[in-house]
Amino acid sequence: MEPVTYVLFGATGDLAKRKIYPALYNLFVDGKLPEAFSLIGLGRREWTDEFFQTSVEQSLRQFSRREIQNPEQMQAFIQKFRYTVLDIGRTDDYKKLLQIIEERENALGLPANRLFYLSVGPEYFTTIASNIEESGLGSAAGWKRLVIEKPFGHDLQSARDLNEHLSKSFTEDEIFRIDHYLGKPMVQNLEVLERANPIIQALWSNRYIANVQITASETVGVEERAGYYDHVGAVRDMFQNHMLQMLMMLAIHLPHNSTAEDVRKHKKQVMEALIPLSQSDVRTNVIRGQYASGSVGGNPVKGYRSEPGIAATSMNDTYIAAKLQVDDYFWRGVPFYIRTGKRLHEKSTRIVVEFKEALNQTSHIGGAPNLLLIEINPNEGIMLQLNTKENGVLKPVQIQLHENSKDIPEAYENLIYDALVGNPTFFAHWDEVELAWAWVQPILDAFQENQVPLHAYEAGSNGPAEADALLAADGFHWWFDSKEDQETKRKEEDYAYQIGH
Ligand SMILES: NC(=O)C1=CN([C@@H]2O[C@H](COP(=O)(O)OP(=O)(O)OC[C@H]3O[C@@H](n4cnc5c(N)ncnc54)[C@H](OP(=O)(O)O)[C@@H]3O)[C@@H](O)[C@H]2O)C=CC1
Ligand SMILES: O=C1O[C@H](COP(=O)(O)O)[C@@H](O)[C@H](O)[C@H]1O
Repeated sequence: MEPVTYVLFGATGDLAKRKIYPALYNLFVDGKLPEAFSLIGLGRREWTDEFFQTSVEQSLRQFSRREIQNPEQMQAFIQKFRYTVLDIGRTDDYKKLLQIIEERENALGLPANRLFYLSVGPEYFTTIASNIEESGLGSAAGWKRLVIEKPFGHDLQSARDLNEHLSKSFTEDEIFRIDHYLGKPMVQNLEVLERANPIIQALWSNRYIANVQITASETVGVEERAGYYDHVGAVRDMFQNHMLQMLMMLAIHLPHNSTAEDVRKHKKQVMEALIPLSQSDVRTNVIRGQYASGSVGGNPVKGYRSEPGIAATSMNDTYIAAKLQVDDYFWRGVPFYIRTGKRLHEKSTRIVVEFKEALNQTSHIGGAPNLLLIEINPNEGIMLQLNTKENGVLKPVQIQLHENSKDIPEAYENLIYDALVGNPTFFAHWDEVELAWAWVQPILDAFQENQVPLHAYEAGSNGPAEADALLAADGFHWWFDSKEDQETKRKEEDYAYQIGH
């Protein structure tokens, strides 16, 4: 791997501490950092190198998936870290930074390969990019890359403006837009699942699939992020990016030996095939919710409007469910139901593919539908539901096909590694981001104009009942809403589907 200087804006912040340092440490332990590696941390706080290194060490002890057992290894790692004060708006600070980077590059014999990682609020993205360009930080003999955190814009227009601005300093090939769901191993597995398994490949179309359900439910509420979350809601925080990325990853059909280019091209095609929603479609196909008080994991919790920093009149969405249609050769007529929300019954990110009943049946044989369940987070696994016969009765059995071990790289490890080696496959290309904003824009407008009812749902529930009605209108229901439901469903199916019934 090529030597690199990792220039981290926001080195004193929460994301750096919880995700970036642990990811870098695990890459180091796994031998996946370049031998010649230097990190320059930036922030306004007046920290010394030693204080910075100690704070990095503390964050590893608190957040690394691996226990820190080898003090020498830890020392070797944090010796690569340096800190310098930089105020994002002060151009002089970038000149000072350039000098520090060049000194480090010379001292370590590093070529001028620089990765600029923006772990700061989105309001700073354009200023940083321009200052990198103007200070000469980006015009070195080596390569430069810009890794940028979400959110990428607030709506279609602001995302376009942001992209246009960034494009003045970085080419598309140099911009790595992080969507951490694309770093999750099971999301990375989605296209392989179809491409590497002829059985699934043969069934992966509207001929055999009745519907697809994508869920990302969370038990946490707004936490300490009122200032951010109350302006974005579930639609911008999760739906426009993570949920649509999972849809793309599931729906792409890739050629053999596909490249990063192919993945992005085919994801873009999925987005282009998404049927746009008119304002009246939004009213019928989108459910907006906000959590009321309730209980999560046996503990009473406040409603959203009583959370610190949230106005008692807030109309912000903490839940969204939608029905989408991909109008292409493979998926025409297959509804995709997508939902995400906070303060729900359980933490679970999963995809359920529900298969149709056998074709050419003259009579209904019964049995539960075949299901493929892909669990993404926090459990990782693949399960197939089939029917078998027990005592003359059809009974659904659930076969666990795959369960990942717990010692797997986290999303940020995968993504940071890919950024270091320059592999863009699991980063969001501008075309996808723009198409995703374009698709959600009518929803943003309808929410803004209050054209869609805001349904209160009890904290700890599965969301508003109207989201169940969205599927019921098509003759479906959400699968695996809770362990109890799953058990109940199984029992009901045992009784209901007698052979010849
Ligand atoms: N935290 C998380 O779990 C996640 C965060 N993100 C995104 O990552 C980014 C960072 O989030 P997070 O770490 O939580 O934010 P924090 O508020 O914890 O940290 C912000 C960082 O920005 C620096 N900063 C702020 N203003 C300036 C300035 N004028 N000049 C120089 N540095 C400045 C701060 O340094 P100092 O105070 O020293 O000036 C600090 O290091 C955001 O875009 C967020 O949306 C995305 C996914 C998850
Ligand atoms: O990006 C975000 O993701 C988290 C959920 O991520 P996960 O990996 O725990 O599923 C969400 O809580 C947060 O609001 C959002 O900004």
